[in-house]
Amino acid sequence: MTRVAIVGVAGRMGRTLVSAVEQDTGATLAGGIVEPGSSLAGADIGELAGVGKRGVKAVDSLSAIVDDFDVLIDFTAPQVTLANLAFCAEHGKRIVIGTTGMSDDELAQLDAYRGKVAMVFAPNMSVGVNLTLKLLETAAKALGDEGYDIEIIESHHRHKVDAPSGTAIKMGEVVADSLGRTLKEHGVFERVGQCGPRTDKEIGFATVRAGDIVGEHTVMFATEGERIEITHKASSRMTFAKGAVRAARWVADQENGRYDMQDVLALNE
Ligand SMILES: NC(=O)C1=CN([C@@H]2O[C@H](COP(=O)(O)OP(=O)(O)OC[C@H]3O[C@@H](n4cnc5c(N)ncnc54)[C@H](OP(=O)(O)O)[C@@H]3O)[C@@H](O)[C@H]2O)C=CC1
Ligand SMILES: O=C(O)C1=N[C@H](C(=O)O)C[C@H](O)C1
Repeated sequence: MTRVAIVGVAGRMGRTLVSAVEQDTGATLAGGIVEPGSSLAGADIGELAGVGKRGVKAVDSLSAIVDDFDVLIDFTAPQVTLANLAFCAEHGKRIVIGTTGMSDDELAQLDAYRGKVAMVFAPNMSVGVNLTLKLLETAAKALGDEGYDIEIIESHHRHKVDAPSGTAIKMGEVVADSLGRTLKEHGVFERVGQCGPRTDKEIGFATVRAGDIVGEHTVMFATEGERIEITHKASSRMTFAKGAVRAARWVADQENGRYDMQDVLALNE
């Protein structure tokens, strides 16, 4: 049985993760962490999640539950995640990271831990999105050099703080890699005013933020006379949470290293 602790347990994903861990027969709820000094410290995490008392109290520091868990699941914010990663490396814990919006520098800091801790890091934990990444590789190889323009459109709820979404960036990277391009050179993240016509090889990104949209991503391959759109729509955060719990069970048995959901789902084999 994998003992799982959840950081950001009062957040949108944190609350969903409480239910997902409970529903998984191979994982058990070992702790929940809220922000230091939060008035929610001491609250029952089942009650925070809206599923009723579970007898596990939220704490506001990882040290308070260091002996209670095997794997930490972290869906918070870049700087918080990096601090938790350091804690896990120091204390021999595994970690599943869903946090998005890291800068290049923060990504480099995260990557430096690949030899010191077993981590799964993925911008999207749903099975559907990870299969979609495979479809995109195939589509890009077949179409990208045949005069098809590639555009990525993502939509999320009004509370999301980073853009484009981590998933959209990952989709762009998969398409770019398949075509020998890079997002540094070919990604176009803003078009405004007299920006001129698009160039052949650019990969464009567009962002929508509205209401309670859980997460939608479309990659468009468009040419004269036709277009193909590959779309994934999440209608519940449970799809990400279930993936994260699956990753927690998987990473519990892994050597130190940086893994992603393609590894967890064996989509690379
Ligand atoms: N990989 C994936 O599949 C998915 C990734 N995400 C990503 O997960 C992240 C979180 O998303 P979401 O749940 O919607 O965001 P929320 O803002 O709802 O949740 C984040 C939580 O982290 C808490 N937090 C902040 N600092 C700390 C700290 N030092 N210690 C403990 N908890 C802390 C916040 O508390 P407070 O509110 O008090 O600040 C908040 O409750 C985002 O980066 C998002 O993009 C989201 C869905 C799926
Ligand atoms: O913030 C969210 O909600 C989500 N974030 C992830 C991302 O940035 O890709 C994944 C999912 O789409 C929901």
